[in-house]
Amino acid sequence: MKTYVSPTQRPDTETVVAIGSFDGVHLGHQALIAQLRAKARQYRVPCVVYTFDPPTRVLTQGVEFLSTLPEKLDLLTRYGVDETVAVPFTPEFASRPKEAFLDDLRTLRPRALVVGEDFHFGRGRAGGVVDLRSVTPEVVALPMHQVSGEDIKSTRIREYLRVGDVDGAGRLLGRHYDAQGVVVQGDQLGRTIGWPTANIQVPDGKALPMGVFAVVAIADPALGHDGRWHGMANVGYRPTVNGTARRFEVHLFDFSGDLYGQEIQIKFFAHLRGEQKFAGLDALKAQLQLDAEQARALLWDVR
Ligand SMILES: Cc1cc2nc3c(=O)[nH]c(=O)nc-3n(C[C@H](O)[C@H](O)[C@H](O)COP(=O)(O)O)c2cc1C
Ligand SMILES: Nc1ncnc2c1ncn2[C@@H]1O[C@H](COP(=O)(O)OP(=O)(O)O)[C@@H](O)[C@H]1O
Repeated sequence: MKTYVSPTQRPDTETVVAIGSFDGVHLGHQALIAQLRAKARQYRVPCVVYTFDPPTRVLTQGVEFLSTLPEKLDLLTRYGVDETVAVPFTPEFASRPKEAFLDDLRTLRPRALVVGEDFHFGRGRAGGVVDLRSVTPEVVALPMHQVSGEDIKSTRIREYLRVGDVDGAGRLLGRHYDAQGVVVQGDQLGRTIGWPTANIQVPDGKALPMGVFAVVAIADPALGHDGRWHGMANVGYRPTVNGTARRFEVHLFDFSGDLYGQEIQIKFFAHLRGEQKFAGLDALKAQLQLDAEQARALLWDVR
């Protein structure tokens, strides 16, 4: 998939364009992309996603994002998008009048536009679906997509993650929620209780589910096991050892070796429990044994 940071960068040819933050590229976004691809086939032009980095709500409401830009681009490629224009969403960009946004859009020469029916743009969110019709008469405004009667929204997915409900998040995403990062040094306590845990550093602002989870880790195949390991992860503050900062730690089953500096992706499969304060390391150790048994049982038929 080709990627541009400004609409003026792409070649001067006709397109079809979907516009939005696409944070998480959830089932609603996937439905939008399906419509976009149908239009692209109809007009025999490339399908383009016009998106904002970071997602608009990160700037306007200070919330965490579900997908980093590389994750988003990866997902858009996977769902069949030909090109992405990812413009830096700065306070200046957000405060431009709606006409400036429409002018940018015209340079993409869209035959058709595909948006969610609640899409707004420009200073004060003054622009809407009606304004888009000045760019092309063919504006497809899709109603809010639902699964089992529930609206599919990035906000809802963030709420699920906050309480550790990775099932709920996964239902709206159409896949397991995941996060990737590099393994850094921790307090080297894990190995002393028989459960070494890789501390994963994710990009600032990346949303993580809170609690203890059964996970699948995707690592460098050179580490063995085809690069896929089952494991258990904790996202929390480690009250047992009086931790203060949020940590993301994972223990990989049947792995031994060094992971420092490795890039690892973690897929969250099931919520085991909330994080607790134990009386001491022995009590934590006993609980980790139970967590491991439960995680192994949940993952036994997962590749
Ligand atoms: C599956 C799992 C569950 C955990 N659950 C808790 C918990 O409930 N409470 C807690 O204080 N720490 C919990 N921890 C974090 C441990 O405190 C942490 O791994 C240990 O302090 C070692 O930290 P280190 O890797 O920085 O040495 C958990 C860790 C894992 C891997
Ligand atoms: N099964 C395993 N799961 C996770 N990390 C492991 C495992 N076996 C060895 N390690 C290594 O040990 C480190 C974790 O040991 P630990 O004592 O918890 O140290 P730290 O506090 O630095 O994370 C990991 O970063 C990794 O390099």
